[in-house]
Amino acid sequence: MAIPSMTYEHHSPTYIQKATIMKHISNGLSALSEREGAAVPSQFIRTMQEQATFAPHNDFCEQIPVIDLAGLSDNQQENTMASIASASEDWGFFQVINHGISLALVESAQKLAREFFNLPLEEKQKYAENPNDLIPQGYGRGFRMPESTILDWHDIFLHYFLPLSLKNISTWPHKPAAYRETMDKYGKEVLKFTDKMLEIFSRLLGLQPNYLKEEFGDPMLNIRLIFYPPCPQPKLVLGLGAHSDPNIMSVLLQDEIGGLQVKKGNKWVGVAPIPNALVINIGDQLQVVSNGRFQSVEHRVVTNTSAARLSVTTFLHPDADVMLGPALDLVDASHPPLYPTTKYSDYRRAFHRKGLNGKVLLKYYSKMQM
Ligand SMILES: O=C(O)CCC(=O)C(=O)O
Ligand SMILES: [Fe+2]
Repeated sequence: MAIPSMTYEHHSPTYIQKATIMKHISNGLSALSEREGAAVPSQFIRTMQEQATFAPHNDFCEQIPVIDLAGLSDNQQENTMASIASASEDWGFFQVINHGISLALVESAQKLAREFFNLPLEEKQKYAENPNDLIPQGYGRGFRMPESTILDWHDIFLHYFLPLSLKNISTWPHKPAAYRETMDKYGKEVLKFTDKMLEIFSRLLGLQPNYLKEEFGDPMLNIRLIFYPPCPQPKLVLGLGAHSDPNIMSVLLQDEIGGLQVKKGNKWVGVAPIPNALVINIGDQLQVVSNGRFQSVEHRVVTNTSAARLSVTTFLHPDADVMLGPALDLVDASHPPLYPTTKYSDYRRAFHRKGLNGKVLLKYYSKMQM
């Protein structure tokens, strides 16, 4: 497959032209990654400053908590709750095992997602996203980025489970054949799981068990499959730029390759792959409602030369119209509100306008008047 020439660099592409260029590049990624010694197009190359922070994809940090949720239903309940609290406060990222979602279902969701990306390009393009959408659905680059953004080394498929008005199964892959039914089932199981987690988070914050679920309103739930082809120059490129997730919480499946890294203090540390574990990521809205007690942390993905990586992430968002701020019970004279009350759709729009560019939350709120 031909890689498009890079002469457009000297023009100033509009959003739409840029999106088209990005798509061309994206389409060529796999071919490019297979060419021995191929150079990465300049649009993907990170600053030297950022490159200096890169760590290999298979360097993992053993301290990132792994929590056995079986403890919630036996005599380990108190310890398990305490582990979830400290993981959410100190890390914002943790893995859970014995999470209650059938391992066969978790495995088939990942297998079918991978099979989709292995289809011929012509097949995948039947689902091409509309690059003019702020949050494009379907196959493509997944984010509409500001013009100056350095490109990420990935392909994306995004679709919605909830609200039902956004769930359009006819736009989901119909190949592989079991994709729609299996993913639908998986989405429903993740929703049950996040309900359980919201109750746990409410209790840990000393709130009524149903507080967070009610506060966040009717859930919006979507899924993003990200395929990272091997990259000829992993020391120059990121698979996914650093960001924190704008939503309530994300539930991530990663394969055995490695590459997901989390910022802990000033260091980037790798999340070790554990087969069929769920990686839980606290989003910005849990940080806001918990008035800063739970942390939404920056994360990114590094690439490697030899193996394609796949992640399947389900995002639990609040109702778009809901107004969110620190829970009143968590605010007093010695704990003033750290964030103003904001409509979720406004916040999410700001996130997508900004692109994957560090921790939007702090930058966004620091510009607002309390
Ligand atoms: O691919 C990964 O492991 C990370 C995905 C992620 O952070 C996201 O989709 O927001
Ligand atoms: Fe993320």
